[in-house]
Amino acid sequence: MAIGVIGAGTMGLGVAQALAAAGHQVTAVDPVPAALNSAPDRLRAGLRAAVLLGRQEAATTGSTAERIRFTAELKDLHNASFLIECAPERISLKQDLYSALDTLCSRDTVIATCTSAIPVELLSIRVQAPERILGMHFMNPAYAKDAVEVIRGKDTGDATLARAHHLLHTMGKKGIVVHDAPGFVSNRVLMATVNDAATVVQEGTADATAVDAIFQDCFGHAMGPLRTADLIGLDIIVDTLHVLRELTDSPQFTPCALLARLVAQGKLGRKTGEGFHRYATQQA
Ligand SMILES: NC(=O)c1ccc[n+]([C@@H]2O[C@H](COP(=O)([O-])OP(=O)(O)OC[C@H]3O[C@@H](n4cnc5c(N)ncnc54)[C@H](O)[C@@H]3O)[C@@H](O)[C@H]2O)c1
Repeated sequence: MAIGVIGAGTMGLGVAQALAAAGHQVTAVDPVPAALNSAPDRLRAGLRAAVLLGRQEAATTGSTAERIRFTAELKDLHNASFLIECAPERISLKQDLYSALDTLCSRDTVIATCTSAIPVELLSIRVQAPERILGMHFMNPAYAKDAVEVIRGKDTGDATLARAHHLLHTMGKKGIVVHDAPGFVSNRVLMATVNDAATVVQEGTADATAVDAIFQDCFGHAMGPLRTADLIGLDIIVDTLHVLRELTDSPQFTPCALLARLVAQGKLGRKTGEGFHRYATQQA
Protein backbone atom coordinates (compact mmCIF):
# COMPACT_ATOMS: atom_id res chain seq x y z
CA MET A 1 0.00 0.00 0.00
CA ALA A 2 1.38 3.49 -0.86
CA ILE A 3 1.14 5.52 2.31
CA GLY A 4 1.85 9.19 2.82
CA VAL A 5 2.73 10.87 6.10
CA ILE A 6 2.39 14.65 6.32
CA GLY A 7 4.74 16.39 8.75
CA ALA A 8 8.00 14.67 9.72
CA GLY A 9 8.19 15.91 13.31
CA THR A 10 7.90 13.83 16.47
CA MET A 11 4.70 12.05 15.45
CA GLY A 12 5.08 11.94 11.66
CA LEU A 13 8.51 10.37 11.89
CA GLY A 14 7.40 7.85 14.53
CA VAL A 15 4.35 6.88 12.46
CA ALA A 16 6.46 6.61 9.28
CA GLN A 17 8.92 4.37 11.15
CA ALA A 18 6.13 2.12 12.47
CA LEU A 19 4.59 1.85 8.99
CA ALA A 20 7.93 1.07 7.32
CA ALA A 21 8.80 -1.49 10.01
CA ALA A 22 5.52 -3.22 9.07
CA GLY A 23 6.69 -3.40 5.44
CA HIS A 24 4.83 -0.40 3.94
CA GLN A 25 6.41 2.02 1.48
CA VAL A 26 6.10 5.50 2.96
CA THR A 27 6.45 8.99 1.51
CA ALA A 28 6.95 11.53 4.30
CA VAL A 29 6.41 15.21 3.48
CA ASP A 30 7.72 18.16 5.46
CA PRO A 31 7.85 21.66 3.94
CA VAL A 32 10.19 23.04 6.63
CA PRO A 33 13.84 22.62 5.49
CA ALA A 34 15.27 22.18 9.02
CA ALA A 35 12.79 19.40 9.77
CA LEU A 36 13.32 17.72 6.41
CA ASN A 37 17.12 17.84 6.66
CA SER A 38 17.21 16.44 10.20
CA ALA A 39 14.65 13.70 9.49
CA PRO A 40 17.11 10.92 8.45
CA ASP A 41 19.21 11.42 11.61
CA ARG A 42 16.11 11.50 13.80
CA LEU A 43 14.85 8.37 12.07
CA ARG A 44 18.12 6.56 12.83
CA ALA A 45 17.76 7.58 16.50
CA GLY A 46 14.17 6.28 16.50
CA LEU A 47 15.28 2.97 15.00
CA ARG A 48 17.99 2.60 17.64
CA ALA A 49 15.38 3.28 20.34
CA ALA A 50 13.02 0.68 18.84
CA VAL A 51 15.81 -1.92 19.01
CA LEU A 52 16.65 -0.96 22.61
CA LEU A 53 12.98 -1.28 23.55
CA GLY A 54 12.84 -4.73 21.96
CA ARG A 55 10.32 -3.59 19.31
CA GLN A 56 12.54 -4.39 16.33
CA GLU A 57 15.50 -6.60 15.38
CA ALA A 58 18.69 -4.60 14.72
CA ALA A 59 19.23 -6.47 11.44
CA THR A 60 15.97 -5.08 9.98
CA THR A 61 16.51 -1.37 10.66
CA GLY A 62 18.33 -0.74 7.37
CA SER A 63 15.47 -2.08 5.24
CA THR A 64 12.97 -0.13 7.37
CA ALA A 65 14.84 3.13 6.69
CA GLU A 66 15.01 2.35 2.95
CA ARG A 67 11.21 2.15 2.75
CA ILE A 68 10.83 5.81 3.77
CA ARG A 69 11.27 8.54 1.19
CA PHE A 70 11.43 12.15 2.42
CA THR A 71 10.23 15.09 0.32
CA ALA A 72 9.23 18.74 0.73
CA GLU A 73 6.49 18.47 -1.89
CA LEU A 74 2.89 17.71 -1.01
CA LYS A 75 2.26 16.85 -4.67
CA ASP A 76 4.43 13.73 -4.25
CA LEU A 77 1.47 12.25 -2.35
CA HIS A 78 -0.89 12.39 -5.35
CA ASN A 79 -1.10 8.59 -5.74
CA ALA A 80 -1.11 7.59 -2.05
CA SER A 81 -4.05 5.43 -1.04
CA PHE A 82 -3.80 6.28 2.66
CA LEU A 83 -2.53 9.48 4.28
CA ILE A 84 -1.70 10.11 7.91
CA GLU A 85 -1.55 13.82 8.68
CA CYS A 86 0.81 14.84 11.49
CA ALA A 87 1.07 18.59 10.82
CA PRO A 88 1.23 21.18 13.64
CA GLU A 89 -1.74 21.50 16.01
CA ARG A 90 -3.19 24.66 14.47
CA ILE A 91 -6.77 24.60 13.24
CA SER A 92 -6.30 26.98 10.30
CA LEU A 93 -3.04 25.32 9.17
CA LYS A 94 -4.65 21.87 9.14
CA GLN A 95 -7.81 23.17 7.42
CA ASP A 96 -5.72 24.73 4.61
CA LEU A 97 -3.89 21.42 4.27
CA TYR A 98 -7.16 19.47 3.90
CA SER A 99 -8.33 21.88 1.18
CA ALA A 100 -5.05 21.28 -0.68
CA LEU A 101 -5.27 17.48 -0.22
CA ASP A 102 -8.82 17.50 -1.56
CA THR A 103 -7.57 18.92 -4.85
CA LEU A 104 -4.49 16.71 -4.96
CA CYS A 105 -5.71 13.23 -4.01
CA SER A 106 -8.34 10.86 -5.39
CA ARG A 107 -11.68 10.59 -3.59
CA ASP A 108 -10.69 7.04 -2.57
CA THR A 109 -7.73 8.21 -0.52
CA VAL A 110 -8.32 7.80 3.20
CA ILE A 111 -7.01 10.75 5.22
CA ALA A 112 -6.39 10.17 8.93
CA THR A 113 -5.50 13.04 11.22
CA CYS A 114 -3.19 12.47 14.17
CA THR A 115 -4.46 15.67 15.81
CA SER A 116 -4.38 15.82 19.60
CA ALA A 117 -7.63 17.70 20.04
CA ILE A 118 -9.13 19.14 16.84
CA PRO A 119 -12.47 17.48 16.03
CA VAL A 120 -12.38 15.47 12.80
CA GLU A 121 -15.44 17.37 11.59
CA LEU A 122 -13.53 20.69 11.54
CA LEU A 123 -11.17 19.11 8.99
CA SER A 124 -13.59 16.96 7.00
CA ILE A 125 -15.70 20.05 6.13
CA ARG A 126 -12.78 21.05 3.87
CA VAL A 127 -13.07 17.99 1.58
CA GLN A 128 -15.67 16.82 -0.91
CA ALA A 129 -15.92 13.23 0.32
CA PRO A 130 -15.92 13.56 4.15
CA GLU A 131 -16.68 9.84 4.59
CA ARG A 132 -12.97 9.10 3.98
CA ILE A 133 -11.72 11.27 6.87
CA LEU A 134 -11.12 9.98 10.40
CA GLY A 135 -8.81 10.45 13.36
CA MET A 136 -5.93 8.08 14.12
CA HIS A 137 -4.43 9.43 17.31
CA PHE A 138 -1.12 7.61 17.64
CA MET A 139 0.78 8.23 20.87
CA ASN A 140 4.47 9.03 21.18
CA PRO A 141 6.62 7.10 20.34
CA ALA A 142 4.29 5.62 17.71
CA TYR A 143 6.53 2.60 17.03
CA ALA A 144 6.38 1.54 20.70
CA LYS A 145 2.65 1.80 21.43
CA ASP A 146 0.23 -1.10 21.03
CA ALA A 147 -3.01 0.88 20.64
CA VAL A 148 -4.29 3.93 18.80
CA GLU A 149 -7.31 6.12 19.64
CA VAL A 150 -9.44 5.98 16.46
CA ILE A 151 -11.91 8.85 16.07
CA ARG A 152 -15.03 8.34 14.05
CA GLY A 153 -16.32 11.68 12.75
CA LYS A 154 -20.03 12.10 12.11
CA ASP A 155 -19.41 11.54 8.37
CA THR A 156 -16.69 8.85 8.62
CA GLY A 157 -17.74 5.85 6.52
CA ASP A 158 -17.74 2.19 7.58
CA ALA A 159 -15.31 1.37 4.76
CA THR A 160 -12.90 4.07 5.98
CA LEU A 161 -13.01 2.70 9.49
CA ALA A 162 -12.40 -0.83 8.17
CA ARG A 163 -9.39 0.35 6.14
CA ALA A 164 -7.94 2.09 9.21
CA HIS A 165 -8.38 -1.04 11.34
CA HIS A 166 -6.76 -3.14 8.61
CA LEU A 167 -3.76 -0.80 8.43
CA LEU A 168 -3.36 -0.89 12.22
CA HIS A 169 -3.59 -4.68 12.15
CA THR A 170 -0.69 -4.83 9.67
CA MET A 171 1.29 -2.72 12.16
CA GLY A 172 0.45 -5.03 15.07
CA LYS A 173 -1.68 -2.34 16.73
CA LYS A 174 -5.20 -2.22 18.07
CA GLY A 175 -7.64 0.62 17.33
CA ILE A 176 -9.93 1.87 20.10
CA VAL A 177 -12.86 3.71 18.51
CA VAL A 178 -14.39 6.81 20.11
CA HIS A 179 -16.74 9.53 18.87
CA ASP A 180 -15.69 12.97 17.72
CA ALA A 181 -15.27 15.77 20.31
CA PRO A 182 -12.57 18.31 21.24
CA GLY A 183 -9.67 16.27 22.66
CA PHE A 184 -11.68 13.01 22.16
CA VAL A 185 -11.14 10.87 25.28
CA SER A 186 -7.36 10.92 25.72
CA ASN A 187 -6.60 14.61 25.66
CA ARG A 188 -9.88 15.85 27.10
CA VAL A 189 -8.73 14.08 30.27
CA LEU A 190 -4.92 14.21 29.99
CA MET A 191 -4.57 17.91 29.11
CA ALA A 192 -6.69 19.00 32.09
CA THR A 193 -4.54 16.75 34.31
CA VAL A 194 -1.24 18.07 32.93
CA ASN A 195 -2.41 21.68 33.34
CA ASP A 196 -3.48 20.99 36.92
CA ALA A 197 -0.24 19.12 37.70
CA ALA A 198 1.77 22.09 36.36
CA THR A 199 -0.36 24.48 38.44
CA VAL A 200 0.40 22.44 41.57
CA VAL A 201 4.15 22.93 40.87
CA GLN A 202 3.61 26.62 40.09
CA GLU A 203 1.81 27.12 43.41
CA GLY A 204 4.61 25.37 45.33
CA THR A 205 2.49 22.48 46.66
CA ALA A 206 5.08 19.99 45.36
CA ASP A 207 7.91 19.86 42.85
CA ALA A 208 7.64 17.96 39.56
CA THR A 209 9.42 14.90 40.95
CA ALA A 210 6.96 14.58 43.84
CA VAL A 211 3.93 15.15 41.58
CA ASP A 212 5.04 12.36 39.24
CA ALA A 213 5.93 10.07 42.16
CA ILE A 214 2.36 10.39 43.50
CA PHE A 215 1.00 9.06 40.20
CA GLN A 216 3.67 6.38 39.72
CA ASP A 217 4.16 5.08 43.24
CA CYS A 218 0.73 5.71 44.80
CA PHE A 219 -1.60 5.21 41.83
CA GLY A 220 0.66 2.75 39.97
CA HIS A 221 0.69 4.68 36.68
CA ALA A 222 3.60 3.81 34.37
CA MET A 223 4.53 7.50 34.10
CA GLY A 224 3.44 10.65 35.95
CA PRO A 225 1.65 13.53 34.17
CA LEU A 226 4.63 15.88 34.01
CA ARG A 227 7.02 13.24 32.62
CA THR A 228 4.27 12.40 30.12
CA ALA A 229 4.05 16.09 29.21
CA ASP A 230 7.84 16.19 28.69
CA LEU A 231 7.55 13.17 26.39
CA ILE A 232 4.76 14.76 24.34
CA GLY A 233 6.56 18.12 24.13
CA LEU A 234 5.48 21.16 26.17
CA ASP A 235 4.94 23.21 22.98
CA ILE A 236 2.47 20.56 21.80
CA ILE A 237 0.79 20.59 25.24
CA VAL A 238 0.30 24.37 25.08
CA ASP A 239 -0.97 24.23 21.46
CA THR A 240 -3.43 21.49 22.44
CA LEU A 241 -4.63 23.41 25.51
CA HIS A 242 -5.25 26.47 23.29
CA VAL A 243 -7.34 24.34 20.90
CA LEU A 244 -9.35 22.87 23.81
CA ARG A 245 -9.84 26.31 25.39
CA GLU A 246 -11.08 27.74 22.10
CA LEU A 247 -13.42 24.85 21.31
CA THR A 248 -14.86 24.17 24.78
CA ASP A 249 -14.69 27.68 26.27
CA SER A 250 -13.68 25.99 29.52
CA PRO A 251 -11.11 27.93 31.64
CA GLN A 252 -9.59 24.64 32.88
CA PHE A 253 -7.78 24.51 29.53
CA THR A 254 -6.10 27.94 29.81
CA PRO A 255 -2.38 27.00 29.96
CA CYS A 256 -0.96 27.88 33.38
CA ALA A 257 1.84 30.47 33.60
CA LEU A 258 4.53 27.87 34.34
CA LEU A 259 3.78 25.92 31.16
CA ALA A 260 3.84 29.11 29.10
CA ARG A 261 7.14 30.17 30.69
CA LEU A 262 8.88 26.83 30.04
CA VAL A 263 7.84 26.98 26.38
CA ALA A 264 9.03 30.62 26.08
CA GLN A 265 12.41 29.50 27.54
CA GLY A 266 12.70 26.71 24.95
CA LYS A 267 12.39 24.03 27.66
CA LEU A 268 10.11 21.77 25.63
CA GLY A 269 10.75 18.46 27.41
CA ARG A 270 12.72 15.45 26.24
CA LYS A 271 13.29 16.75 22.75
CA THR A 272 15.30 19.74 24.08
CA GLY A 273 16.81 17.92 27.08
CA GLU A 274 14.77 19.84 29.68
CA GLY A 275 11.14 20.50 30.59
CA PHE A 276 9.69 19.71 34.00
CA HIS A 277 12.59 17.28 34.33
CA ARG A 278 16.13 17.17 32.95
CA TYR A 279 17.27 14.46 30.52
CA ALA A 280 20.87 13.32 30.11
CA THR A 281 20.73 13.37 26.33
CA GLN A 282 18.25 14.72 23.82
CA GLN A 283 15.97 11.86 22.82
CA ALA A 284 14.23 11.35 19.52
N1 LIG B 1 3.87 14.97 20.39
C1 LIG B 1 2.97 14.09 20.76
O1 LIG B 1 3.16 13.34 21.73
C2 LIG B 1 1.69 13.95 19.99
C3 LIG B 1 0.92 12.78 20.22
C4 LIG B 1 -0.23 12.58 19.46
C5 LIG B 1 -0.63 13.53 18.54
N2 LIG B 1 0.12 14.66 18.34
C6 LIG B 1 -0.33 15.58 17.30
O2 LIG B 1 0.39 15.25 16.11
C7 LIG B 1 0.57 16.42 15.31
C8 LIG B 1 2.05 16.66 15.12
O3 LIG B 1 2.65 16.83 16.40
P1 LIG B 1 4.23 16.65 16.60
O4 LIG B 1 4.45 16.45 18.04
O5 LIG B 1 4.78 15.67 15.62
O6 LIG B 1 4.71 18.12 16.22
P2 LIG B 1 6.12 18.56 15.61
O7 LIG B 1 6.18 20.03 15.79
O8 LIG B 1 7.20 17.71 16.16
O9 LIG B 1 5.97 18.18 14.06
C9 LIG B 1 5.17 18.89 13.15
C10 LIG B 1 5.88 18.86 11.80
O10 LIG B 1 5.03 19.46 10.83
C11 LIG B 1 5.85 20.23 9.95
N3 LIG B 1 5.04 21.25 9.29
C12 LIG B 1 4.99 22.59 9.51
N4 LIG B 1 4.10 23.16 8.67
C13 LIG B 1 3.57 22.15 7.92
C14 LIG B 1 2.61 22.10 6.87
N5 LIG B 1 2.00 23.21 6.42
N6 LIG B 1 2.32 20.91 6.30
C15 LIG B 1 2.93 19.78 6.75
N7 LIG B 1 3.84 19.76 7.74
C16 LIG B 1 4.16 20.93 8.32
C17 LIG B 1 6.93 20.80 10.86
O11 LIG B 1 8.09 21.15 10.10
C18 LIG B 1 7.19 19.66 11.82
O12 LIG B 1 8.25 18.84 11.37
C19 LIG B 1 -0.14 17.55 16.06
O13 LIG B 1 -1.45 17.66 15.60
C20 LIG B 1 -0.10 17.06 17.50
O14 LIG B 1 -1.10 17.65 18.28
C21 LIG B 1 1.28 14.88 19.04
